[in-house]
Amino acid sequence: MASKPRTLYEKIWDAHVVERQDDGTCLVYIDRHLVHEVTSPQAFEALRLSGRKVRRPDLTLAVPDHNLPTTARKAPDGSRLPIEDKQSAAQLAALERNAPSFGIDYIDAVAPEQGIVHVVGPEQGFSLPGATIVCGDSHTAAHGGIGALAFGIGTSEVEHVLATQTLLLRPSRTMEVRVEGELGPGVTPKDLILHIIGVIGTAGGTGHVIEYRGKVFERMSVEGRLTVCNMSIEGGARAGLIAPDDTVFDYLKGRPYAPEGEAWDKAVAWWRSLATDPGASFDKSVVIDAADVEPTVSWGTSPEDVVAIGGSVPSPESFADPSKQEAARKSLDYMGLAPGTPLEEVEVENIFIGSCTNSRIEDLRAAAEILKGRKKAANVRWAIAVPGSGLVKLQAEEEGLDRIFTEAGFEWREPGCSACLAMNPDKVPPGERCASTSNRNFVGRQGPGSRTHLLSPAMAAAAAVTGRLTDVRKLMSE
Ligand SMILES: CC(C)[C@H](C(=O)O)[C@@H](O)C(=O)O
Ligand code: SF4
Repeated sequence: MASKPRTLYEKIWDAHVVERQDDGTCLVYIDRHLVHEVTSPQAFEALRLSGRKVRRPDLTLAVPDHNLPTTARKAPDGSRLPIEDKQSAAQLAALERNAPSFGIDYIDAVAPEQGIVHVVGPEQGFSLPGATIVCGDSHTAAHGGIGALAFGIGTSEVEHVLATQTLLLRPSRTMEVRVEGELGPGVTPKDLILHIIGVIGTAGGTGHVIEYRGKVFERMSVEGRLTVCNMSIEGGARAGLIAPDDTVFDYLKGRPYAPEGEAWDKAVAWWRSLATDPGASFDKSVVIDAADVEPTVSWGTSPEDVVAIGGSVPSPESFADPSKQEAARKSLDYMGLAPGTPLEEVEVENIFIGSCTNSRIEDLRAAAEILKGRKKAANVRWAIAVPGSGLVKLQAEEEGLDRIFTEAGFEWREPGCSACLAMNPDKVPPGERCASTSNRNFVGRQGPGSRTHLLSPAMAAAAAVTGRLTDVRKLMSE
């Protein structure tokens, strides 16, 4: 008898259920566990107190990212520079101590492989298609870009995974976001995911795992897929994923943690079988026309507050829902924006190109393409480019991108979360705006009183050049 057609998510889920309980809760096997300094100290401490070991240190990888300053980490004599913030220093020291004492691979703050955990996982071939991947971090969804079921967990779950390599979970509902047609010139994966969140809202994916489907994703690079899946959490979803294909296999082959030889061939055969079966059904389906997607920017304090760059700041009254009207009023007040202002008239003083959403080599290339031979505008006070990992940084330097950034007036930094969130010295001052390639525009996200406009790397570069939010297509060469 033919088995019931299943979705990509259902196939990965079924392959990892160890035990199903009567109430529907499942004990699920976890293939890969990424660990960073912010959400792991208490988990390791709890293991220590209960005298437990890490069940599978070989499936666990630790890397510092959130609290590290992105300025030089070594003095000219080669010695390590101290971390000034006490709490950051304590968390970083704890990870540096915990990883080796529990037998876990640790990428040191000054290693060339160091970077943002969600950039490092795929780059090292640690994150694999068809795998269940967790990290004490909400943007773990990013790894769905290579066809993994990846999601963020809390610190008590980090402890549970460290101790048992499993998690107790309830299955999610399935949601398809199907994009039809092709993206226009100057329209990037970041614009697409901002547009999608604008359509579905920040609660649109609640309780669901999203599968992104359509030719646009089949043609998209791994970097672009990671960007899209990264922001699934901002659409409320538990995770987001894209069927793994040759683009992904070519990207992963030969990476340090990827399987080799026969194990690789076996893995690829299984990965190929994971694509959603014809006739499989989703609990929810959203169809997007790629032709409707323009370079997109956020105007408010929620990732669903987005508009095409040619548009204007909306008026609160334009929303049907009274609670949304109230939220928009508060957002506009915080953002210092008046309804009806064309987005292209909004001046920005800060530019941040980085974060786990947009700090990979393609992102830096896209920004450099616009910056080449140009300089940042006089009103742009601070512009930083922060590669997602040391390897991305090296690659960019080999391509001469660092020079393009610095000649345009950008600072070229060491890898880390940086100005994505105010947990390290990179902060946007109160009342100032930042054109930012990160994923969250929450109140105070980039520093107390900071005002964030989310956009793509090319759009951030365009804003740097003109000093205001700008349609990048006006700066693109033929
Ligand atoms: C610090 C960490 C727990 C947090 C997250 O869970 O996502 C951070 O990475 C973020 O982006 O807000
Ligand atoms: S870059 Fe930003 S979103 Fe990504 S893990 Fe770091 S703080 Fe979170």
